[in-house]
Formats: sequence, structure tokens, C-alpha cells
Amino acid sequence: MLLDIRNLTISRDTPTGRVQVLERVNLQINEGEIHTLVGESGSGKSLIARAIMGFLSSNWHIQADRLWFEEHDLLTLTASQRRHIIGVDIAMIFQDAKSYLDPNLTVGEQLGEAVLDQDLSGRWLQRRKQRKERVIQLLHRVGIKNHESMMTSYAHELSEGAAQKIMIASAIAHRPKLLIADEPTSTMEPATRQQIYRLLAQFHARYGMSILLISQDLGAIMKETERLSMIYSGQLMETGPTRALLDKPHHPYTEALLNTSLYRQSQREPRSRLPTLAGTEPSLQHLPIGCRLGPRCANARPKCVQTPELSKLRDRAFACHYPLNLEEKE
Ligand SMILES: Nc1ncnc2c1ncn2[C@@H]1O[C@H](COP(=O)(O)OP(=O)(O)OP(=O)(O)O)[C@@H](O)[C@H]1O
Repeated sequence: MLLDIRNLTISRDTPTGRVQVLERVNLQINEGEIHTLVGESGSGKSLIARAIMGFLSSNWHIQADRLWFEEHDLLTLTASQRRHIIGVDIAMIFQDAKSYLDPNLTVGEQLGEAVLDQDLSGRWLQRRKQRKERVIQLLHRVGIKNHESMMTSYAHELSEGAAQKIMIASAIAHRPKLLIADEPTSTMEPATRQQIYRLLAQFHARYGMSILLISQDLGAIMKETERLSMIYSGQLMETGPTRALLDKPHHPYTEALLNTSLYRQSQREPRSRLPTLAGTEPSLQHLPIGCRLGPRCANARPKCVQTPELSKLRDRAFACHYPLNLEEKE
């Protein structure tokens, strides 16, 4: 197992007391797997990514039974272990790529900095030449052919799609084992989104790179996604192989998201309206007791004020007292 997260709880102090923004979330990623984490805005997806990367500031409190990457406990890394793992073995790309690129450096200079020293050899001049060659190679790998003009461009001169490709080039310069992609395509045109996804799928296939993709919409996930985890208001609702989860969701939240997402649109009458999940996600000050989906769940009953344990069924797991689609013997 590459990444093993068990019972991750992330809390924050608010004027009304400490709030568990993320509550006992599990997430396991196998080597070479594409795993997509799906949830509405504010459900805690980015918090999980930031906890893995160690990007959470001191006003967040993290607890976990396990937060491991390979044989490393990410909660107790020394500074030098962290430097080795984060940014090298684990890399991350973000939604608005432009704001993460350095505005004062050209693309060539930025990618040059991302090239690992251990990939270079010889004297200074030779190393300089090799660094440039490696930058050109990285640009070609992300599908940028006009490398000469790209290398002298600054972030503000790039389109969103090109900036995202530069960020991916920078992330893969270290040949990471795990790439965390935090909604890299949400603001893009569908065609550009597909291009970025194809690129990620290529790196996955060619180098066996594992990917944790973060997405708000089931309709916008990479088709190569092998496993899905559904998160709602900081609680894990369901996780399992993509096909099984989409065909027969056990959790009412997965079912509701499927109904509201473009994923099932093709199965609808052409003119029917896309239904929406009634209500909104609760605020941190008013988190429901027990299953947080309760107030928005069509199946909710009194027992739902007790937080359901995660039930495991073969390679799937769900946290619901009244799961769906269990009538047949699985
Ligand atoms: N810096 C912060 N200060 C206070 N609250 C925060 C901060 N960052 C996140 N939160 C809160 O933590 C919760 C989870 O946020 P998070 O960014 O992880 O959600 P998300 O699922 O990634 O949302 P999105 O899809 O919109 O990026 C939200 O309720 C959010 O308001």
C-alpha cells in the first residue's frame, strides 16, 4: 500500500469551541492506482490533501490512527525526511496553476529549478546543458512542442491550460510515486480538461505513477479512475471500485450525487431537468449530530443521529445504517 490513512480527524478552534471539520476519514491508495475523491465544495477534500503534504497551519489539529506513505509516518517526519518525501515522492498540482507559478521567473527557469541535481552529472557547463535538455524533454512530455518560446514565457503570458501543463511538468520532474491533483481542471473548457486527463493517464500508464484526483463532480472524473471515495461534510460516506460504486451505490449520498451529476444525464429523457440534492452542506457551526448527511438524506431515520461505523463488504466500504442495493447476495 502506498498511502494508508485511518481515522484521520482534523479539527479547528472556532469562537463556539473546537470543531471536527474532518471526522475519522479513511483513505487507502494502492501502488499504481488512480483514486478519485469526490465531494461538494467545502466537504474537506483539500484538507485531506493538505494533511498529506503537511501544509496545514498550526491552528488546525490533526489526529490519526495512521497517516502513512509507504513505511513513513507522515505525522512524525523529521524536516529532512519531509524534504525528501514531499515534492519528490509526493507531488501536488492545484486548481489555479497560474497563481502557484513564480511570476518573476520564466518557464525555463522554473522548470530548471525543478530538475533534480542527481539527474545531472559532469562539470558546471555540462550540467547546465543537461538541465536545459531535461527541461525541453519535460515540456515535450506534457505536449508542448514550441519549447523555445515557452521557455522564455512568464506565468501571466500563459493560458490556464498551458499553466496547468507547466505545473504538471514541474511535478513530474521528480518522478513522484504519488501525484495529488486538486481539481486541476475545474475552470477549464471540457476539451482542455480532457487533454490534461489524457496527460495524467499517460504518466500513470508509462511510469506507474499513482494519482489521487480531487473532484467536485462525478461527471468530471477521469475515466481511468479505479477507485472512488465519496466524502460529505468531512465524513467518508462510501469507497470502492469505480464501476461497482457507480452501478450499485450502497450510500444514499453516492446515489444522490449520481442523480445530480452529468454522469447519468445521458440515461435521461433529453428534456428532463437535472434534479439537485435538496438543501445545502451544513456550516461548521451547525454540523448535524451523527451522520452529517441526515438533514438532506431521503432515507434518514431516527437512528441516523448515531454516527454509522464504516461497514466493509469485500473491496467496498460504506458508512450508512440503511444502505442501498444490498438485497441480492453479493
Ligand atoms: N483557512 C481556513 N480557515 C477556516 N476554515 C477553513 C479554511 N480552509 C478550509 N476551511 C473549512 O474547512 C472545510 C473543508 O474545506 P476544504 O477546502 O477542505 O473543502 P473542499 O472539499 O476542498 O472544497 P472545494 O471543493 O471548494 O475546494 C470547509 O468548511 C472550509 O470552510
